[in-house]
Amino acid sequence: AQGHAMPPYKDASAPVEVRVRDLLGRMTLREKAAQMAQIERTVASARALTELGAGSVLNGGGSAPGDRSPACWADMVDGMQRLALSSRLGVPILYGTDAVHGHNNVFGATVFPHNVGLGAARDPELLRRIGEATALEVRATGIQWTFAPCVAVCRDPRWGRCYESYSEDPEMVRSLATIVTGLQGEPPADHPHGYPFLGSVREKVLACAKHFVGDGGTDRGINEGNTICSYDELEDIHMAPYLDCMAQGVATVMASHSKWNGERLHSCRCLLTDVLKGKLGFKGFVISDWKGIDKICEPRAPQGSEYRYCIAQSVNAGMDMIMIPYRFEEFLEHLVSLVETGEIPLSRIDDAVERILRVKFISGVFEHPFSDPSLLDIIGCKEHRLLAREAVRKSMVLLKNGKNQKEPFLPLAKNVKRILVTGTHADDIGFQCGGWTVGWNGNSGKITPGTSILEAIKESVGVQTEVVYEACATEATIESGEFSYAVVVVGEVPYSETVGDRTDLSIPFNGSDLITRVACTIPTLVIVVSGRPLDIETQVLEKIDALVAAWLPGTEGMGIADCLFGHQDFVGKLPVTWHRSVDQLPINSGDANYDPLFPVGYGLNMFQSDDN
Ligand SMILES: O=[N+]([O-])c1ccc(O[C@@H]2O[C@@H](CO)[C@H](O)[C@H](S[C@@H]3O[C@H](CO)[C@@H](O)[C@H](O)[C@H]3O)[C@@H]2O)cc1
Repeated sequence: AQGHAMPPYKDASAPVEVRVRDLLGRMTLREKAAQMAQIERTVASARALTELGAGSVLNGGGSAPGDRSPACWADMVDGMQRLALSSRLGVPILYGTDAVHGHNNVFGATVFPHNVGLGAARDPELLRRIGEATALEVRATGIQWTFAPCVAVCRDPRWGRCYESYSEDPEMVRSLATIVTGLQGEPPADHPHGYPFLGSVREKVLACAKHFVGDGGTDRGINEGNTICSYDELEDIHMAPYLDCMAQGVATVMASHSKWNGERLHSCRCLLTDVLKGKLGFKGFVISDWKGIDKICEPRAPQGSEYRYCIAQSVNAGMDMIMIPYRFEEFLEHLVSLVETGEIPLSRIDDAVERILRVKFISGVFEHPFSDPSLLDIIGCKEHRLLAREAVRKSMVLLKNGKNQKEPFLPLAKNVKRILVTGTHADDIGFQCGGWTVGWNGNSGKITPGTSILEAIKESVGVQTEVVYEACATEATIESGEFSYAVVVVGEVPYSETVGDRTDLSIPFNGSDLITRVACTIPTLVIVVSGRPLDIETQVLEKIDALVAAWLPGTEGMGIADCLFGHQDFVGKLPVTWHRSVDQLPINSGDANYDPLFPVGYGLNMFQSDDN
């Protein structure tokens, strides 16, 4: 009987650290090195998962199986897990995905407002509930891990990832780290600081605080650029939110592509090891960003060259898992060789694999490696859509309400004869979801089930009210008269990352011209759908009757109508400075001579026409 005793690492009743040490002791160097590899789903083969034992699989933004249905996702992840469990030691994979505003890669999932809108809502409890709902929808597809929350503190709206940041104010970002508890569950009061936590293998997922550190502070907002500041500024502005994520037991941290005073985070031993693991005491694991180590040799050598050097620099700096995602076997050969030659100490490999195994054991994936089909119906369910609608409503910021103090323009009248709705963003689910939705860069049109702003307005007005809609109102329509008011919905087309870096923040598609043409004739509310503040010229602001910042609200457009028609009041406040001109950028609250169009914290309610 002794000969068949269960090995401690397979004994769910054994302490996690006992299971970690036992399994680590059984692994070959090659198996250890493979555990440190995360590969993209399109190359997750039997050879990679069973023969070589890659530790993790991800889908890049927009990379999806079959018809992107929930069942298709669950089948894919379960299939990969079966391959991993057939490896020599049967170590299950962790599958990671960017569920950054709901399970946004999955068709039919609830798509919540992007982080900038949640920053406007300023509601930590709401964030926790969004985390809970997101965790359930991610789990329903068999996935155990999301690369969220992004806790970037965006200091310049020219950054293409501005909308992934809750706020320019680190204290606001810190307060919204409660999403970690929603995603992972609430750790007990005596949970050891810095140690990873997962509350329920059925309903919770591992979180990933990203991108460590200073991703939102780069010079001129250039994505993956250089954050130039003192260590104290780095700590006070950009590192602070990681303390709150760690206090909630965040299981993983993703390194930033960016540099700090010229040093790449992906090979910065000081910040990855001495600070994050040493001073802050992080006990989960650090994962690189996508091909992040391939950039370590730049600008001296082209991205992707000197791969062996890049691996050595990053792993020795403290990187535990590498989001490769395609060069797995090359990575494996180099890493094994680097240890055999002593360029990477075996102790560093053991530390990385110990951290990875620790997260796997606390995640419950050894005991529950497969999806739970009973959860599938929870994806896009009514309860989650109502939660998203609440989030949309709370994220709306009312910036102008009436041309004078005595006559608020909102709430809009419901039972009027005729209204005009126009603008590129009035009837486009894809536009209102923004980037990281179905596609990596997002798309336009009916990309997933949801309610457009136009549909929400039609749903809200009286049956007698005629709603005239034109994406770009013609002069003939505008002059046709008898409109009680117009709603002009303009904004940005979806984008992500560097694709979204802009130095020109004017309203696209000549949005200002459309606004002016309509507002000259008809009392006009303007709604801006964007990932960041856009230029609102003084003469345009003077011409219009009301202005609402809707950010990137996601699928539940009814949340906007809830405010417009007075069902609930506006509560949103600006999480980022609304500049007068791009010439002012960067401009942040606390700057000397701070003179924005609207300051951080600005936001009217329905019964105010000025913020005094
Ligand atoms: O065609 N091009 O020019 C192009 C350029 C860059 C690309 O780069 C890649 O595109 C995306 C889609 O494949 C990938 O998801 C990542 S994004 C990255 O990776 C993580 C996992 O998704 C996220 O959690 C991080 O937050 C994020 O920074 C990468 O940037 C792809 C294509």
